[in-house]
Amino acid sequence: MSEIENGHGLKRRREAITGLGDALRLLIEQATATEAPTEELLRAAELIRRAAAPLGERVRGRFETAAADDLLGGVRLYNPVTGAGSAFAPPLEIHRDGDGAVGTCTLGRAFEGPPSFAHGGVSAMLLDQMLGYAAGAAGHPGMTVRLDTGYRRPVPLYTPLRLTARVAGIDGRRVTVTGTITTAAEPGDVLVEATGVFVALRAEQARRLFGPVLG
Ligand SMILES: CCCCC/C=C\C/C=C\C/C=C\C/C=C\CCCC(=O)SCCNC(=O)CCNC(=O)[C@H](O)C(C)(C)COP(=O)(O)OP(=O)(O)OC[C@H]1O[C@@H](n2cnc3c(N)ncnc32)[C@H](O)[C@@H]1OP(=O)(O)O
Repeated sequence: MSEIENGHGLKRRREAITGLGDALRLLIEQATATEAPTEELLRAAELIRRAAAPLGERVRGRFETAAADDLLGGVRLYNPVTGAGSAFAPPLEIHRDGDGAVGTCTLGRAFEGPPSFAHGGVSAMLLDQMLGYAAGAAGHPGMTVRLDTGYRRPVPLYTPLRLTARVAGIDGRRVTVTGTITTAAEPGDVLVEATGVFVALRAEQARRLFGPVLG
């Protein structure tokens, strides 16, 4: 895409993608929490359809990476967990922390399962991302082949959360990673814990699965 060939264009596009993501997340939060009059819902649906139309005029195919992404550099703006451009992502922010990783996010209404608490599948999604990141950061990137989650306490909405992950063991191509979700305010009180197994791909597997994307 010619408009982002120089570094300035790329920076501007990433900022624009983040701005659109922020707007979409606001929309999802308001649309999920709203008790506005029915007429307002009908009007909003029409407006949103109109806003979406020009975005659909130029789209990428299934095996095409977003122009603003850097797949091998780890920039995935539309990742459904961490992507600043994803309407669906909280987004979860992850950083390295010693030999592990720490993440932060706050979940809004759209992630509700039991009333006022997060859906269990959302907790598993956050932890999968955390554990996968920690495996990669430790130099052992792989795909999840197993994820066990233990739900000790419900995860509250609208509450800053703290997530952790750390490699627990390496056995050939298999890496075992453990992680937790707590609130930021009470990091000693584990709400959800997880153990995941990640498998490093053999070259032939990577080619088979990602060949069409990597070209
Ligand atoms: C360019 C992209 C490259 C992709 C690399 C990935 C990560 C990128 C790096 C950094 C990441 C940074 C952040 C990542 C954040 C989040 C990560 C989210 C990850 C996901 O969200 S990813 C989606 C869900 N994930 C899948 O979609 C996997 C589906 N799966 C398969 O595609 C196959 O499963 C495959 C090809 C993985 C393995 O192929 P296969 O199954 O034929 O296994 P294979 O023969 O290769 O053996 C391997 C050894 O793993 C053992 N093993 C197998 N299954 C097991 C299980 N369930 N439990 C315990 N051990 C198991 C075997 O027993 C054997 O162990 P052993 O060698 O000791 O016998």
